Amino acid sequence: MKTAVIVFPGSNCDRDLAVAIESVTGSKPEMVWHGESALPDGLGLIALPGGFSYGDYLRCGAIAARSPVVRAVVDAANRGTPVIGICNGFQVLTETGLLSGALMRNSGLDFVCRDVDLTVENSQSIFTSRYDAGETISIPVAHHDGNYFADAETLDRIEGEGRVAFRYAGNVNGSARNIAGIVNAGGNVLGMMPHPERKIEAAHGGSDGRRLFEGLLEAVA
Ligand SMILES: NC(=O)CC[C@H](N)C(=O)O
Repeated sequence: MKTAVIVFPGSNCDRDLAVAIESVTGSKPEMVWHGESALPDGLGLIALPGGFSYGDYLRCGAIAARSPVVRAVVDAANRGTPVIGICNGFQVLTETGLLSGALMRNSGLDFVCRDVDLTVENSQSIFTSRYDAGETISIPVAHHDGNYFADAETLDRIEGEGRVAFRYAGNVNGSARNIAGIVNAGGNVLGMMPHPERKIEAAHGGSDGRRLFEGLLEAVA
């Protein structure tokens, strides 16, 4: 599967994400710089990594969402290409409008960096097919703006349509309804604050993140 990882000034999880994708797909992703106006042809997956794009100036992800390459990412997503945004990548996806809601400052005003338990809410998506619905998995978080917000009507719609992928098993950052990750209405775009690429082998202390990439590979292939 041909894949791409988008790299912004300030991204710091791009290499980890590339290693995770390569270890599952067997081929290296193309690393695509934010200034590019076009993406490589035939991508089976576009991945937006974590980090501090543009120094988190203005709002996390706000400037990255307006970079040339992200216009091409939005077009590809609207044509159905699978897109995953992790942490800062999730923030970018909400800033583009591809995903509903916003990521605000953590309710405790601190940077939260630790393993958290997540409940898999929906195992029907292309991103979660290797998990069981209701299963608890452990994945690290590392963010200061992970407090998911949307108005009640939007939250009801997302939940009603089964678009909550992962929920924190407890209050991590003040997120509405403990939402940790959501998919878009088309089912091809996932945003999540926890970092599955940091839990793909025993040396990481667990491999609960690996199944996300394995399921995605299977679904896309
Ligand atoms: N690990 C990350 O991607 C962090 C995202 C963002 N800079 C925040 O702290 O909220």
